[in-house]
Amino acid sequence: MSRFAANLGFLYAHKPFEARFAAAAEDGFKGVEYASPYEWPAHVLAQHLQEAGLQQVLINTPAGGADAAGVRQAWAQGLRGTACLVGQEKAFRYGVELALEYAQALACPRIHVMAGVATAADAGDRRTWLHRLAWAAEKAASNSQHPVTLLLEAINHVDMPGYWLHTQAQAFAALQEIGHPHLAMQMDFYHCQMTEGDALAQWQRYAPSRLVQHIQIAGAPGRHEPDVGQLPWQELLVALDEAAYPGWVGLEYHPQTTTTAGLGWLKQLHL
Ligand SMILES: O=C(O)[C@@H](O)C(=O)CO
Ligand SMILES: [Mg+2]
Repeated sequence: MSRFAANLGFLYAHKPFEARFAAAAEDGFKGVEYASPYEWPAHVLAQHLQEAGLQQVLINTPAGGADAAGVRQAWAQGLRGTACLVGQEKAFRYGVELALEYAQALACPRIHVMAGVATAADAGDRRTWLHRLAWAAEKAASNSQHPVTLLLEAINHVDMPGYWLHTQAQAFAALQEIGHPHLAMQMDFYHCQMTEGDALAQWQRYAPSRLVQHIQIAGAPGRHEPDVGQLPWQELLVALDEAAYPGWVGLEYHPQTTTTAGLGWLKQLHL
């Protein structure tokens, strides 16, 4: 299980959040990820990690909000990040600084910087997005205690209509243009399969760049276990080995029954 991380926002969803750490450890996971740590004080989460013997491998920037109350309400208000939204400068900077504080407290080396959903009032702007990512990468670079890499994830428009960043090509072009060592790509094979239709080909296209520094997986369509649906999950895992991918694979799916019962696809790998 050494390369697989349990996404505690998706897995063990029938348990209270605090109980999901121990549940993941019992199933053999060594790493966990979840998008939003901001509902809990960082030291409480650090304690859960330590007690369960787990590493935090990924968090997201807040969905929005320019203060603590705004951050807590943002997801329910339909916000999905601020990086490309011209009118959200203050929220973007607040969110990056807050995420970096949490990353330090949780010794978490990766932060997914959410781009945002275009609206009639704020359609999003590429130059703004690139400029802000460069600013955030400099902030991450100056955070010296635990090095942090900021990640760009393309998200499909069936699950998140209007999401600014929805193709691997968009993410890759931005990374090449900015060219900052603290910026990299998060490839979610589920979104990739839904948008581009061939996650394996996309992986093979971008793997040589070594810019893919986090992966997530779910079956497509449906977003259940990887072995439910058309995702070529076995070929993908072999391809990760062939490319000597050194990072984590986050299990970001809705189990069909219980999380533990749905881990058969992973157990059959003898990991
Ligand atoms: O794929 C997803 O939905 C997540 O990885 C995410 O960060 C946005 O919620
Ligand atoms: Mg994802």
